[in-house]
Formats: sequence, structure tokens, C-alpha cells
Amino acid sequence: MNTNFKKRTIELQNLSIGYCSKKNRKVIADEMNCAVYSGELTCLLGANGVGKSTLLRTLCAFQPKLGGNIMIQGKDIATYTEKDLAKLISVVLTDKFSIKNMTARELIGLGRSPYTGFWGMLSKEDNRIIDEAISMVKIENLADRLIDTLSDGERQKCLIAKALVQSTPIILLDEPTAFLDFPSKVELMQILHRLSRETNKTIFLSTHDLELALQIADKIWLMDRGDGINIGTPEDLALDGSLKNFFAQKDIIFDPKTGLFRVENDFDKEVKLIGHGAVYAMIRKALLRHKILASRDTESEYCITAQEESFLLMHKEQLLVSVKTIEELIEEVEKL
Ligand SMILES: Nc1ncnc2c1ncn2[C@@H]1O[C@H](COP(=O)(O)OP(=O)(O)OP(=O)(O)O)[C@@H](O)[C@H]1O
Repeated sequence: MNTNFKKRTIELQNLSIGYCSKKNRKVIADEMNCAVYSGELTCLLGANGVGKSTLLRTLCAFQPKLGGNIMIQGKDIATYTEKDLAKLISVVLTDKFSIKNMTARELIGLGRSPYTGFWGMLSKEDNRIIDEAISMVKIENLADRLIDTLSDGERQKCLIAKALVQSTPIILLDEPTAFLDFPSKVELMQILHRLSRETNKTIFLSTHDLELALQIADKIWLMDRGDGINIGTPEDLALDGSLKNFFAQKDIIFDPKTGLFRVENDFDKEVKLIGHGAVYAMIRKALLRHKILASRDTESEYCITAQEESFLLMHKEQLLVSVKTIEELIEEVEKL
């Protein structure tokens, strides 16, 4: 992809975000200087309460900034009218809402209102765009259902389709994968990634689905209360140690070799494991979960040999037992 094509569509200049009441000024994050680019899927990661939703709400002007500037396509956000902004930025937030007597298709159709006016009739072209979004998010079966009869995940998909029909160059989403089952999470992230590539849209979303974000996002924003915002490709952040430090927590290890997180178990038994491929990896994984370290490098009197159709448990040279499943193997090793 031609990188010149990427533009700084959202720019944070010395931005300070938070909440202000008559008595109180609560700064959530400040001195933010960074940009979100078009043609990229950018994922915002951070602990609960760090300010991800606050940042997203501030970037779409749903709540006032405390200081600094937000530039959208090179112009201060304050200079846009509400109507202009609706043609520039579509937003999916996490706020719960209740709508009676409206079908999913009608709700999605509201995404066209910047072009039709709220009560405006949908044109043939509007309906084509709505059909396209419904098929992109794969909710054809929900289109005629009433919104308040849908599950949280189904509703979330409708809101995403509504954002898509708004046909804006920028889409902001607050935890869009939160209510989705795993295949739907993967599918949605892939749709958003593809959309950013194919249509050069700027897509910026917050998520707690770390592994998915690390695999699919072009850029990651790590938001931290103390260290501010650290930005890079998932791979740069892995190599420079940022991810490791960011998630440094007891029992969670970021493995830069695989680029994945793993749960670090203490173990209280060690067994030598001979085998290879998926069987080796699965036995090792299952035993680790049971606090038993098993690897080819382990020194132990006990040894498991993974064969084609059975697993042999040996003590020195003597066969103790031969079993067929990992479940049986775990039972036997736990007896040692
Ligand atoms: N209306 C409000 N007034 C004052 N403080 C608020 C308000 N809304 C949120 N906060 C506080 O601002 C901080 C950031 O909240 P925010 O919802 O942005 O975090 P988040 O990173 O999105 O968290 P999560 O991952 O749990 O959704 C939190 O400490 C929260 O309690």
C-alpha cells in the first residue's frame, strides 16, 4: 500500500481530556500529542478506567475537551457544524439505549440522516447502501426484527451497520467487540480492517480483546495513567518491550517470540516429554494447566513419550502405563 495515501485525519495537539463541574476539574489524561491515520485500523488499549471512552467521546465532540486542540482533516473540530461532523465521523459508543417499535433496518437507516434529514425519505441509493452494510455485518436475518428484542451482540452489529451507512471517512467505536462471540469478534475486526484498507477510512476503536488487536490492528495506542500514550505497530511495540511493560503483571507474560500473551503457571512437578508437533504442544499445555512442567529439556526420572496413538508414561526405563487420551495422561501424572 502506498503510505503517502495515509493522512493524519485526527490530530491531538496538547489535548487534555476529563470532566469539569462547577466545583471540580478532573483531568483523565493530558498533553496528548499524536495522530490517527487514514487507511489504518487503530486500536486503543488500556486498563479499565484509564480513559479510553473519555478520549473517544472527546474526539467526536460528544463531550468537551479540557484543553488543547483536536484537528479533524486539518481543521479544528470546533469549526465544523454538527451536520458537517455527522458527514465526517460516525460513532458507536457503549451507551445503553431503549427504542420501542423500531426494526433493525429502520435503526440502521437512521445512519443516512445526515444526507436525508431526520424524517427524510430513503432513496434507492440509500436503500442500496443500507443493504450493503447489512450484508457486510451479516445481519440479514435481523433486519426485520424489533431492536428491543435483540441480544446485546445482535444490537451491537446493528449499530455498527448504522455507522457504516453513515458513509463517513472516520469511524470511532468504543469496545465494538464487547458483546460479540469469538467468531463475530474476529469477523468484525477483519471487516473493519478491510474497510480501512479498501476505502482509506480512518478507523479508531477501543477494545479489551488484546490478542485480536495485536493480530489485526495496523497501529496500537497503549494508554496508561502514568506513561501517557505509546503508539506503534503491534510488532514495534512487541520488539521495543512496550507491550511487555504495559501488561507486566503477575502471572501474565507477553512472549515477544510468539507475539502472544500467556498465563504463567507455577508448577510443582516436572516430567520429561518426548514428542513433536501439535501432540507435543497439547500435552505440554494441558500439563502446565495442572502445574506440571513438561518439556524435552526437562530433567526428570519420569518421562512421557507421545506416540501416534498412545502416550507412554515411564519411570527410568520402566513402562508405568500406556494411555490413549491427554485426560487419562494427566490423571496418571498427577498420581506421581
Ligand atoms: N461523567 C463522569 N464524571 C466524572 N468522572 C467520570 C465520568 N465518566 C467517567 N469518569 C471517570 O473517568 C475515568 C475514565 O473513564 P472511561 O470510561 O473513559 O475509562 P475506560 O478506559 O473507557 O474504561 P473501561 O475499560 O472500563 O471502559 C474513570 O475513572 C471514570 O470513573
